[in-house]
Amino acid sequence: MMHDTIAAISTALGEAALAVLRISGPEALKVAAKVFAGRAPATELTPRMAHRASAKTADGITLDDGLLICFRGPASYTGEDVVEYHGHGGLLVTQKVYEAVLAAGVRAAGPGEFTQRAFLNGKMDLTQAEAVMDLIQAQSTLALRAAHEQLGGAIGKEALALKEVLIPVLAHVEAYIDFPEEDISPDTGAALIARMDEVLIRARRLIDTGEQGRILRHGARTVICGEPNVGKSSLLNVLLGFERAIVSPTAGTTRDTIEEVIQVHGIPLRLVDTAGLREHSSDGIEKVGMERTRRELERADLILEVVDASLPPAQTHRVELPEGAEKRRILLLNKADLGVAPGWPGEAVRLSCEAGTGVEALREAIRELVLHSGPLMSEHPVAINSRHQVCFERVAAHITAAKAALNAGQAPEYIALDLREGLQALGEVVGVVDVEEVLDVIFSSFCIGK
Ligand SMILES: Nc1nc2c(c(=O)[nH]1)N(C=O)[C@@H](CNc1ccc(C(=O)N[C@@H](CCC(=O)O)C(=O)O)cc1)CN2
Ligand SMILES: Nc1nc2c(ncn2[C@@H]2O[C@H](COP(=O)(O)OP(=O)(O)OP(=O)(O)O)[C@@H](O)[C@H]2O)c(=O)[nH]1
Ligand SMILES: [Mg+2]
Repeated sequence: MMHDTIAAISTALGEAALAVLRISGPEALKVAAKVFAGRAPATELTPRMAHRASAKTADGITLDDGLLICFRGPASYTGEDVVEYHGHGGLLVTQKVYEAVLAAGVRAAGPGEFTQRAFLNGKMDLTQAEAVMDLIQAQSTLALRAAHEQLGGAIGKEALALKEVLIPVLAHVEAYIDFPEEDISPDTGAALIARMDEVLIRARRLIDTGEQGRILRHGARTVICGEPNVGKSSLLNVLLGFERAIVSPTAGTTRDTIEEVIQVHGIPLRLVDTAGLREHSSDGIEKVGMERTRRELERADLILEVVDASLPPAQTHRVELPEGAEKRRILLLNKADLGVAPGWPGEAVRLSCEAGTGVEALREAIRELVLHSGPLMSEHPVAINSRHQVCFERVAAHITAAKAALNAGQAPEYIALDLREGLQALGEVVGVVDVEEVLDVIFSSFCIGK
C-alpha cells in the first residue's frame, strides 16, 4: 500500500463543460473534507454516491460548485480511498481547485500514477494497466476491440495459464535433481515434452499477433507513391477529408513526407504522402525527398501507387518496389475523370480525387488487402505489444532450449535453469517483476491523472 496521497486533474486541460479532479491515498477523504464543503464532510459521505459540494480555498473563498464522489478502498479504481470532484471545466477554475487540493497536503500525481497504484494494489495485472492506455489512444474500432480484450485480462490469463502448464514440468525436473542416481524415464520425458510443446504452440500463437498489435496501436504504414504530379497529395487530402497537403499543378510540390492517421473500415492507417519519384532529378532537395520515399517503401505495410490514368502505361514510369512488396500494393488510376487510357489492368482502382469518385472502391480494396491477405488476417482480437512480444519470445527460446536439453539427456539442473527462465518471462508479462525501473518506464508514458 502506498503511503502518500496523490491528486491530479484527470480530464484534458482546456475549456470544457466539466473537469474531473481525482485524489487517491490514505488521506484522500480528510483532504477532501478540508477543501470541499457540502451537507456533510467528505469523511462521512455515502461511498460511490454523488454529493453536491463547493470548493473553497484555505481562507474560505469559494472557487467552484460541483459534485463529490468518494470511494472507500479497496473498492475503488486504485484500491485506495479515492475522492473525485466533478467541477466546471474552465481552465482557471480547475487549476485553482487543484491548487487548493495540493495546498491541503497532497502530492501532484505523475503520469499513470493512479493506474500504477491500481496495479501495485492488485486491482489489475500489468497487461491490463497497459490496456488502459491503449484504450485511451485507440484510433480505430479494431484497436478499441483489442484494447478491451486486453483490459478484460485476455493476455494476462493466457500468460498465467502457460505458467500452470510449465510449473509441473519444473517440479518434475527438480525432483530428479535430488535423486541423481535416477534418470528421467522415457514415459515421463515424453509427458514433459508434450507439456513444453503445448507452451511453445500457445506462445507462438501470441507472438504471431505482435504484428497485428503494432498495426492496431500505431496504424498500418500506408505509403502513397508515384511519379510527380499524379495526385498523391490530392489523395491524402481526399482520404483525410481536409486540405492537409499542398496540391499544385507544379511537379515536385511535395518535398518531405507527411503523416496522418485515418481509419478505414475500423482499420487504423498511418498515411504517408511522399515526394514524387522520377528517374532523373538535378534538384538536391528533391533527391533527398526521393531517397526518403524509397526508405518509406521499405517499411510500408501497404503501398498505394498512384498513376495518371489518362496516360497509357507505356508513358508511365512505374514505381520500383522493394522485393516482395508487390502483394502489399494497390494500383490507383487517378484522374479517371480525364479518361482511362487503354492498357491498364482491370483490377486497378479507378479514381478521381478531383471528382471524388472511386474513393469507396479504394476503401474496399484496402480492407480486402489488410484483413484478408495481410497483417490483420487473424480473427483473434488479441494483439500483444512489443514488451509482451519480447517476453513471449524469451519463453519460446528457453522452452526450446529446455526441450533440447531433455532430449539430449542432460542433467536436470540444466533443464530446470531454462524452465525457470521461461517461467520468469511469463511472470514479467503480467508484471511479476522485481525491477522497479521496468514499471517506471511503462507508466511514465501514460497521461497525467490516469
Ligand atoms: N468518474 C470516473 N469515471 C471513470 C473512471 C473513474 O475512475 N472515475 N475510470 C477510471 O479509469 C474508468 C472506469 N473504471 C473503473 C474501474 C473500477 C472502479 C471501481 O470502483 N472498482 C471497485 C468496485 C468495483 C465495482 O463495484 O464494480 C473495485 O474494483 O473494487 C471504478 C472505475 C472510466 N470512467
Ligand atoms: N483532372 C484531375 N486532376 C487532378 C486529380 N487529382 C489531382 N489532380 C491535379 O493534379 C495536380 C497535382 O496534384 P498533387 O496532388 O499536387 O500531385 P502530387 O502527386 O502530390 O504531386 P507532387 O507532390 O508534385 O509529386 C493538381 O493540379 C491537382 O489539382 C484528378 O483526379 N483529376
Ligand atoms: Mg504532393
